[in-house]
Amino acid sequence: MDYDSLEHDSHISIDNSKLGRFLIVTSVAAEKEAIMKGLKADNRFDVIAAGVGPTIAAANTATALAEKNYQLVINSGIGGGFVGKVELESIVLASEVIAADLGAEAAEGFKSLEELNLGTTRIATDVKYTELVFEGLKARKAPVYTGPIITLSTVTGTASTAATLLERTPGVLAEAMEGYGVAIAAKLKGLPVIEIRSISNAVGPRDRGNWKINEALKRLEEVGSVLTEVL
Ligand SMILES: O=C(O)c1cccc(C(=O)CC[C@H]2O[C@@H](n3cnc4c(=O)[nH]cnc43)[C@H](O)[C@@H]2O)c1
Repeated sequence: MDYDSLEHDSHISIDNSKLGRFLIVTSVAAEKEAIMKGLKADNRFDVIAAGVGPTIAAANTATALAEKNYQLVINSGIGGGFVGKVELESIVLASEVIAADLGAEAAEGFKSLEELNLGTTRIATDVKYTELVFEGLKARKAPVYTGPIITLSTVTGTASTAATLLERTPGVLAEAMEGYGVAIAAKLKGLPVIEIRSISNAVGPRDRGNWKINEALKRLEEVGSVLTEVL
């Protein structure tokens, strides 16, 4: 794998001709349906439910990218928000996608792939597309933030893991389970990528009963509407 090529942001310019195709990758059917509702049958978009976790997300994104030509890959779904950084039912756009658990444990602490000289855990998202979506959501008065989103294979379930992740990835706003996998597939194809998360729960002690899933899915519908407007 050419790790160096993953470290650079895309130089592909935005085509506003409305002729391009867009691939939206969610993890589960409920997320896919919410976004499709907002897209209102705009046939420039393909939406897939690629499964939960970075591996299946990467594999299914790569398969979809091999079948058709796309100008942008969008990873979207619900996600956890870091307490004090973003609120439930807000939307977080990734400035950067970070595989926060990809590395090695050592006596002195976690070592990322970069520290091990084995590759990169960080993929820059496309700045222009992220700004377009940010402005579209702002115009609708939706609560929206831009900052790093981490990808994990395990949903955080304790305050101490949340604190560790905040220390490991300063500035992180949200966590989810697919962003890095989707971004790897996009970058290997030379395509720009963005990640959009609707915050359903706080990162920390597991409290599934208080997840705002329906509300976050409603926000995803709004994301779909904005995507069809701004792209
Ligand atoms: O139970 C339901 O009705 C339901 C509806 C829609 C989605 C779900 C999920 O459980 C989606 C799993 C998906 O969510 C992301 N996620 C959400 N919160 C977190 C989190 O705190 N940490 C990491 N990931 C989170 C994740 O990307 C999963 O793929 C259920």
